[in-house]
Amino acid sequence: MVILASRKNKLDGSVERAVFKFLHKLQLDDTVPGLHIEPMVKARDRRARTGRVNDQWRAVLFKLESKQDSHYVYIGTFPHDEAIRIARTHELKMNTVLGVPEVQQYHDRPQSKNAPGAGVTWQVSQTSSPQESENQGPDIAAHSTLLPGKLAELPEWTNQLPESWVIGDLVSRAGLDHDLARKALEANTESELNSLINDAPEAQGLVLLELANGRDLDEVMRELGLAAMHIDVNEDEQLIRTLTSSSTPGFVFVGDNPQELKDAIESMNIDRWRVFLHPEQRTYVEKSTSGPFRLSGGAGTGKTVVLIHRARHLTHENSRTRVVLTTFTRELAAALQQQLRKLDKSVPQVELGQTGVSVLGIDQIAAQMVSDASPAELRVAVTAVLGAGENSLAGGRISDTREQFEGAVDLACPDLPEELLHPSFLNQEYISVVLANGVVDEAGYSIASRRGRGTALNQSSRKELWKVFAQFRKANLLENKATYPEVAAIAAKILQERAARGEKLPADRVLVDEAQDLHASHWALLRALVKPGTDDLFIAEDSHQRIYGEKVTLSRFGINIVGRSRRLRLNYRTTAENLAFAVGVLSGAEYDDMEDASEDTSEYRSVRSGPKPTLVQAESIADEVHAAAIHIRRWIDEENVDPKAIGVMVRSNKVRKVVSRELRESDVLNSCIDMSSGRGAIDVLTMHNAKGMEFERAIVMGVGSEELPAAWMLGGMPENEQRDLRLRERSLFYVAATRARDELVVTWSGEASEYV
Ligand SMILES: Nc1ncnc2c1ncn2[C@@H]1O[C@H](COP(=O)(O)OP(=O)(O)OP(=O)(O)O)[C@@H](O)[C@H]1O
Repeated sequence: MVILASRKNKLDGSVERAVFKFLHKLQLDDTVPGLHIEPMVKARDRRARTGRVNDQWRAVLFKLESKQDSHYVYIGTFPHDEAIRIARTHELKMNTVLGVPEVQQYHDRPQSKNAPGAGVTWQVSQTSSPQESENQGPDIAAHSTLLPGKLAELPEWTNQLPESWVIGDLVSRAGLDHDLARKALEANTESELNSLINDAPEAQGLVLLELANGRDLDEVMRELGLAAMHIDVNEDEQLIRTLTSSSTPGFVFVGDNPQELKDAIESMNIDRWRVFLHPEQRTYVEKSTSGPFRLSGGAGTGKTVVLIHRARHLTHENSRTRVVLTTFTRELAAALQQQLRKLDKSVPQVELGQTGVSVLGIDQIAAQMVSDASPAELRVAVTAVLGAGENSLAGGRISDTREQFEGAVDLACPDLPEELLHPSFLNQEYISVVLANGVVDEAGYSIASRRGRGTALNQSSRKELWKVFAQFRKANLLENKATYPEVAAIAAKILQERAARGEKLPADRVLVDEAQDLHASHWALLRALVKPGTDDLFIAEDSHQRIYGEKVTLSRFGINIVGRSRRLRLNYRTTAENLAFAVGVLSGAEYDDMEDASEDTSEYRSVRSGPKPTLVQAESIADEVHAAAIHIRRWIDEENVDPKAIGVMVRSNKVRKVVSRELRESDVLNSCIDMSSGRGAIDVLTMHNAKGMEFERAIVMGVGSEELPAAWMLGGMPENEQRDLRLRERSLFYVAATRARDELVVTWSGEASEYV
């Protein structure tokens, strides 16, 4: 039986393949002579072994014996001499304070280098970086006209350990090694601390991270599922028991299963999320809930990872379960399908209503319900939602309602101020009030709940507005067209009618990603998709990332969370420096979650460190593109970054086209990558389309005061709607800034956006 310990050193492909062959043979029979499982003389741990992977490489293992079997804990593969040294100097032991096994090293290690501290690098011109000026050739001098600007204020990190801890306590109560405890107390910057956490055994690192951020030890231990443990008479048996349970931080039990072994080896290098879940993530993967459950968490905290694992877990738990995994768009759904396949190819990905997991965009679900409905069902539902059953929906969907509402206003001639006739206001009112309340006539609209809508309306305004909505519906009926929210509301109605007749619903468990962006009709559909009860709805959301529509309150749709709501705080994507910047973008604004409680970011943290975000103030978009090109060139030439791992984000499609073209034509880039094809080798996309994605290096461009918030959208809107739009625009910048894994560059021309 084989157990793999988490390791960070990367091996090249051929060595990885040899490691797999070696460990697979070991899984089958540890007595095969070719394995050369050798005990160590003068080893710190009598159980240490090395094994022959090939001529140059040796695996380091610990052999644990139980009455029935031998177990091997594999800790890595190293060149021959280094492997011997590691095997002699390491020990596998139980950390009795935390109740987890650990691999410990017993000799002086070179201290890891600390990455730079949190903050922002202020770049006043491209020539300010010596690396850049050496590498860019003559073109740079012609563009050295960028202007200086203000430095963004970032929240200061303070190490909260020294306030309430001394070394002895950290060792005896928090389970830290003496040396780690000492260094942690001395850490002055977040990146110093992160570097210690990265080198520490997994559980110690997780505890240290929380304590240094001021959390309570008992609470942390509870959350991480850690508890003190006494050493049994037979320590090997005890280690085997713990290591073969699924949830030991830093270890993965692959037993004698070759596929699990292969997956685990692969995921050590990339996609560690496939095997190494944070204990809290694992809790939410496996947790059974008595009703709808809401998992919130900042960008990059692994909400999607939890959903993917949970989908698999639910099908393993009961192979006859019909799981629906859904999200805001079909593109995001396609990414979820891919991730689920990557996690486990054996999980059946199926059509809606079948046993297995159906991964679909929420509007795809709506479309399918409508197209599968009988003509009679459809007519009843259309009548209930639109007030008349004649609309066959065969004329297609209206994705942008702007023109339709403008046309309806022209024909209805309502006696209302301009701002109440703004297409965005009308669209939101139609979705959140008319459709959400099933309004089909003026009388219904006059008494419909407008809870959550900012702008107040008196009765006469409602009367006038209804004229517009009635005209809107009439015009759509002529063409047999419907909007996506209308179709979702119709789909919900079809399912509600089926449930009332006692018919089977298409799902047993529903998992929802990017839930903050769903609108009222989506929620009605989700509620109707599954019978209320155990594990019915599992909702992942981040209110700070709401970039579409209006905030909804779930209880309005019969989705009562009450006490079933938790938050992930540890960011796996973004470095501490980028996270500090992104969280700074949100500061000064108030956000509410889906239960109307206020959202905050104070507990978000990251264990990764990297360079400070670079802010570039330019004179024109051409200068911004030039600055971007210089960074891209440096990443590709000096840091070997794959162009596909670089993302450039802008606010509007218009600017996207300009930036794409200028990057394609950039002298700085043309000799280092092929920018000639299509949109070019570097992905340039709108901030909206960047949702759910991530890039090793990201450049957010055009963050000027006119672009964010988008001045062209604010004009003529009622004040309350403007407030909400500003919040969404801020969130949009937050979404864009949190796409960067390692390095973030932000550029603008003229005056910076207030969010910078
Ligand atoms: N336990 C883990 N170990 C290693 N990496 C992880 C873990 N959990 C998540 N990640 C990585 O962190 C990144 C963010 O994860 P994920 O997309 O699930 O976060 P999210 O909360 O859904 O983010 P967003 O809200 O921005 O969409 C991904 O690269 C993912 O692989």
